Amino acid sequence: MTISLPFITSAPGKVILFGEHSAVYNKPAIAASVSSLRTYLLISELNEPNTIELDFPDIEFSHKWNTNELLNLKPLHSHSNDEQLSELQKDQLEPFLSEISNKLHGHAAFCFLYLFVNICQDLHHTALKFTLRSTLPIGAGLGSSASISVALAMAMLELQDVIPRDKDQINKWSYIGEKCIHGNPSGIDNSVATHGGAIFFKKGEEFKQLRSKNKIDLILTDTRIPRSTKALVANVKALYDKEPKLIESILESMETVSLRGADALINGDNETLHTLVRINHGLLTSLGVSHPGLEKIKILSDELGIGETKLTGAGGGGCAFTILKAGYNTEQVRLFKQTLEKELNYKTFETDLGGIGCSLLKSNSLDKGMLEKILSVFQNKKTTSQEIDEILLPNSETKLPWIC
Ligand SMILES: Nc1ncnc2c1ncn2[C@@H]1O[C@H](COP(=O)(O)OP(=O)(O)OP(=O)(O)O)[C@@H](O)[C@H]1O
Ligand SMILES: C[C@@](O)(CCO)CC(=O)[O-]
Ligand SMILES: [Mg+2]
Repeated sequence: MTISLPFITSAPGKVILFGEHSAVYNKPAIAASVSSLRTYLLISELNEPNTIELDFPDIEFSHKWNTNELLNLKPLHSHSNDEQLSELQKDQLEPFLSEISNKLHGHAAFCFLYLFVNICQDLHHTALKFTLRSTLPIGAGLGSSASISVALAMAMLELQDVIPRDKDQINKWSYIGEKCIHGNPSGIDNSVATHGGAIFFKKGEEFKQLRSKNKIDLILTDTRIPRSTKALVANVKALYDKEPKLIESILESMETVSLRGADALINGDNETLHTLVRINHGLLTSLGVSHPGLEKIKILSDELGIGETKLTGAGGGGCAFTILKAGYNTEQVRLFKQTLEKELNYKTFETDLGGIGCSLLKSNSLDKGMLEKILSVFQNKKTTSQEIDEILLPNSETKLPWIC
């Protein structure tokens, strides 16, 4: 039975604990979802026949396409060749993207169109609006691209009546969406955004869920320095091509870090965890993916002696996390956050790791008043992250019936 409109999908961001960049080279890596920072996607009926509208206010982007023109395109993506996007498909989509000159907009629209043309071939609704709001910082290393890919893939599979709901399918398609945004992703971000929890990931293999013995106390800091994952991944590739032997040995060290990291998490070996965070950051710095703005966080945490800091995600700006050592001094931690926020204009987050992955909210499971409240979150472009959280965050007081 076709899902009734409107409905909402959601997917979390993530923190990579160990192994960003090396993950692209088939080395193992560890990531955990940050389920309190999420993307929410509303799919609603549009009052304009034969039109598909994208409304992405977080990046100030909206666009409309003619549904028939899109549905007339052939789905050309072949999963048997899933290492590559289809060049023919890209060519077909080119005219639909030609008016969009902003890169941020272009990547998001390409991801949307590529998934739409390949997933939504038998649409019951031909006038649809996709409104997206995220509480994640965009392009900051916390997997904003993967969370939008997962939310889009989940929504499109619902529109197609793919029953039973299958997370592996969502993951597979969101990986394609990530390729549209990143160029050459490992697949770690979409896997953890789809499945949630913490995962031990190796490209080309089944990932494993990982259970940490202890709760990890960490502070996430966003430098607000913009960067693009696609560009950073390409820089590392250029370095690899220039110095393959040297870079391979760094990647092998990163492999050892991730393997030791998995053991340390499972066994609750905090001391080793701290050492590995320091080593992994140093290795990433040697690949050229740190930034003076990230080093400032590391220097401050070292000076205050509160724990170890490592960039997370693609680096080059964006976020770092600091894992706090046992018995840390709360006054020093307060000073750490205050200095970062007041003197450097960074944003700090205290967040739990793990928690649910992608999820679905059906309108027929909501009363009228609640549905109206939710719709107003999407309609009002000025809604703050806090207001979004108050209503939509799974486990918030509204206790919405999210289906995982
Ligand atoms: N809320 C959003 N609305 C629209 N597009 C978004 C949103 N969040 C992310 N995007 C898309 O994802 C791109 C950013 O992805 P990118 O991979 O560079 O950063 P990230 O995923 O946040 O970090 P990392 O990949 O290191 O975890 C943006 O250029 C935009 O196209
Ligand atoms: C830099 C990278 O390793 C992590 C980005 O979050 C890229 C990827 O694995 O897709
Ligand atoms: Mg990304």
